[in-house]
Amino acid sequence: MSISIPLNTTLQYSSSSPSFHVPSLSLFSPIPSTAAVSVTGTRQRCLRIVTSCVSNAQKSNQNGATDAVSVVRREQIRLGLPSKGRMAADSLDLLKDCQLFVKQVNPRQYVAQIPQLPNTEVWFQRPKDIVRKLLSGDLDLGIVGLDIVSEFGQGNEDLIIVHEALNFGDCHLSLAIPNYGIFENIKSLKELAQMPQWTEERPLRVATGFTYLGPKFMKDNGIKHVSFSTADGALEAAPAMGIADAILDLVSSGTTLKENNLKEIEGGIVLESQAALVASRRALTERKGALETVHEILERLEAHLKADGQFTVVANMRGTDAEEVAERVKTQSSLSGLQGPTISPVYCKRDGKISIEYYAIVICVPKKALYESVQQLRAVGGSGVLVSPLTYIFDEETPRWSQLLSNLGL
Ligand SMILES: Nc1ncnc2c1ncn2[C@@H]1O[C@H](COP(=O)(O)OP(=O)(O)OP(=O)(O)O)[C@@H](O)[C@H]1O
Ligand SMILES: O=P(O)(O)OC[C@H]1O[C@H](OP(=O)(O)OP(=O)(O)O)[C@H](O)[C@@H]1O
Ligand SMILES: [Mg+2]
Repeated sequence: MSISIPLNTTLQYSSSSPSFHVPSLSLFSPIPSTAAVSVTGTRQRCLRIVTSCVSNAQKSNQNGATDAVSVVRREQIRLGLPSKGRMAADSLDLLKDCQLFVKQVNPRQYVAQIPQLPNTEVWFQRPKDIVRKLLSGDLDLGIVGLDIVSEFGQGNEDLIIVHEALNFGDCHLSLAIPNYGIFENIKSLKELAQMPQWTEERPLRVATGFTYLGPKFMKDNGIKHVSFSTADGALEAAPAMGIADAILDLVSSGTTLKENNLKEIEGGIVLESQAALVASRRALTERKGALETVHEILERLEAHLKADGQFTVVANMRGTDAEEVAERVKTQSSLSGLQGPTISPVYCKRDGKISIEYYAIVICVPKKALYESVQQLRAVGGSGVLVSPLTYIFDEETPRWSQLLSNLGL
């Protein structure tokens, strides 16, 4: 690895912990170096530091990910966010909805801060590089699609899915074949596998960008005579170009398949994907502050995502007492709320005296069930129904937090 830093920069090198520190430059601080470090001299206005960054302890795997053995010492927790593409804006929007505001000075600057999390810095990276850097220890947390975690994480146990459903980037990885010619009547993976055409000399040719998951899926499904080719994009063209018989690619709306006369088949889905919060197990167990940070991010995410699908509904109901109103409300299946309805007296002033004739009922209802709930409220005498969006639901305990702790053996 080679980096350039301004002259007169104070460097601290710790030989006990394999790290270089540039205190004045948070951008480069610290520089991971697990092997030899040499300062090769001055050139123009820069010092050039060369480190051979892959030591024996860090072996590259096929995808360039490295298996680091210990965490590099640094002060900040690092969160990787997609630098561009489909997931970039949605990741920032989600954090914003959780009151975590990423301050990026300009879109070409790849480091940013979140004032609400002062011990955390954001690094913008391509999704596949986020996974690679989680594995190499250069990032601690990241937001990426589950497809990328599976493809580039390759089942590495250091990767932990902290939240598997961030509610954006939905798609699935699927095998697709032409809907014409010899494939016209093929509807399932089983039928495809049983076609007499595929032999050792003439295997089923699959074009895919998923060079780890593709072969694994075929092997797991016992499909023997298969070969793979890869391309960076527009894979749907491969069958019509005569390059492949099938493709294995991401599908969301299905439009690209349809427009290229391709179809999905039963049993052909490799995985379902959406954006996820991913962490390095090593970072969570060994890096000071990482667990606390992930707890706070998780709490905010869960509170927001849980509330996102719900409305608060308030209505007035005539009744003799709160229990009687509760009995009536409980007869309706959509009106139970989170724990049960909150019912409180409405104090009216009548002829100079305070009286209670109405009770206010407050419930949370799933957005999908709103109209049904309003109808049920009316059926039991509800009136003046007010509906407002819910922003956060903080539970007593974040369910995924206890899962994470047990996953970490804590
Ligand atoms: N229709 C879709 N096609 C592809 N990816 C999708 C789709 N819908 C959601 N996604 C998600 O978005 C991610 C792709 O994002 P992006 O567009 O930035 O990647 P890319 O441009 O293919 O990446 P790169 O250029 O680094 O190869 C996928 O990994 C997946 O998780
Ligand atoms: O089901 P759909 O909504 O049509 O989306 C699926 C398509 O989108 C992605 O391609 P992308 O737009 O990233 O272009 P690329 O293949 O050239 O990278 C993916 O590789 C599919 O081709
Ligand atoms: Mg495509």
